[in-house]
Amino acid sequence: MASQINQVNNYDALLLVSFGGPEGMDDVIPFLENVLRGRNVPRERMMEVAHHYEMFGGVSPINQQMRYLLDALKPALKEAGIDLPVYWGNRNWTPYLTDEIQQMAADGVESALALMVSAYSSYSGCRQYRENVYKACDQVESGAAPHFDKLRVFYNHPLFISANLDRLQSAIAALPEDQRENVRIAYTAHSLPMSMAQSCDYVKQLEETARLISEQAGLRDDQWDLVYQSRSGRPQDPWLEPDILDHLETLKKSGHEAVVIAPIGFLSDHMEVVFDLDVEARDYCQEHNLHLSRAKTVGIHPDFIAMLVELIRERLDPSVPKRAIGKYPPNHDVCPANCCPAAMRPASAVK
Ligand SMILES: CC1=C(CCC(=O)O)c2cc3nc(cc4[nH]c(cc5[nH]c(cc1n2)c(C)c5CCC(=O)O)c(CCC(=O)O)c4C)C(CCC(=O)O)=C3C
Ligand SMILES: [Fe+2]
Repeated sequence: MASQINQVNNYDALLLVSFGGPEGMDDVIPFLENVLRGRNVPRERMMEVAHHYEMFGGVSPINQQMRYLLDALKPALKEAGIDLPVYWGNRNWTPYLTDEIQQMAADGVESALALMVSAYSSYSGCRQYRENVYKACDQVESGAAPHFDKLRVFYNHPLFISANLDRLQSAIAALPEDQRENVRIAYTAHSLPMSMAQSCDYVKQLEETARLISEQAGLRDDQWDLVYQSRSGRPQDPWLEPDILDHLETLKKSGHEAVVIAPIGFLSDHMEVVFDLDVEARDYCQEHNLHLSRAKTVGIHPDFIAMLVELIRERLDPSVPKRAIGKYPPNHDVCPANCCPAAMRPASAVK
């Protein structure tokens, strides 16, 4: 029996908004061209990343991860008595947002919740997705696009922390027993250009997530670090540091023997996780005799699915408490005008 829920605000559907990834060799270059259109990223970097995808037959894990997420979320919503059809659209690859929102309009959806599949506030994870949705709405043929309300970012939701904590504890348990006590934890997230990082709460939120997980895991303060991975852009532009590979070198040089890499900046396995961590970082650790255990991404951890249901429920029924733990309150439901701006560059930046 599904429990009854008090649906005060009326929504007709839920849309999951994701990045998209190639699913075969022929997809790789057109996908990368979609990602990089209008961006300041050299062609050499693009070809290097194309090679990462080619090492995996041109298949990114991300679309399959989204299918698993849909398969887990739909029955969980049903179980919670929430009767919303779920749609899924991507920024950069099929199923494209434009097609999915067209379909929603054709199905008569008037008002929908949108889950941008990202835990943190950044241009890539927040504003750019909102722009993608608005552009797709402008292209709806009938002109009758649905209205969308974005779900809040959830970096400090207790169930996001507990899902990550569980992943971390499993990774620590996978180390040889004598390596667990003094293991160092390297939490990783996608790097950003400094100009972008400075105008949003990305770093502050990541630090808080890492702190909360560490606190619940009973780690000492000197046992964990937040570091970055997957730097893109032009070599001369400053990006968030340190990079995970430099950090591993620092750990090695200071005599550490074991490290857990916990990619808390990624909600599921992406190419950045399977290449930059499971190939590059793993190679480094093997060559330098460092024990490495890579924590799983949250993926479809039951606490994560329960959190998503809760985030939806709190928007349907304003009497449901909006949960958050730690130093900061639950994040805003409605993004203010200055939320997560694109990187600002001087008009004459031709250097
Ligand atoms: C913060 C952030 C997130 C996390 C957001 C969040 O979830 O909170 C994210 C997610 C993702 N990024 C992805 C892929 C790529 N990102 C690129 C390039 C870039 N990412 C950036 C930032 C981010 N990206 C930036 C500032 C650039 C430079 C160009 C630009 O300013 O936009 C490039 C170009 C090649 C290169 O890496 O240079 C690719 C291929 C995939 C799919 C992976 C797969 O296929 O599995 C996913 C989920
Ligand atoms: Fe935002």
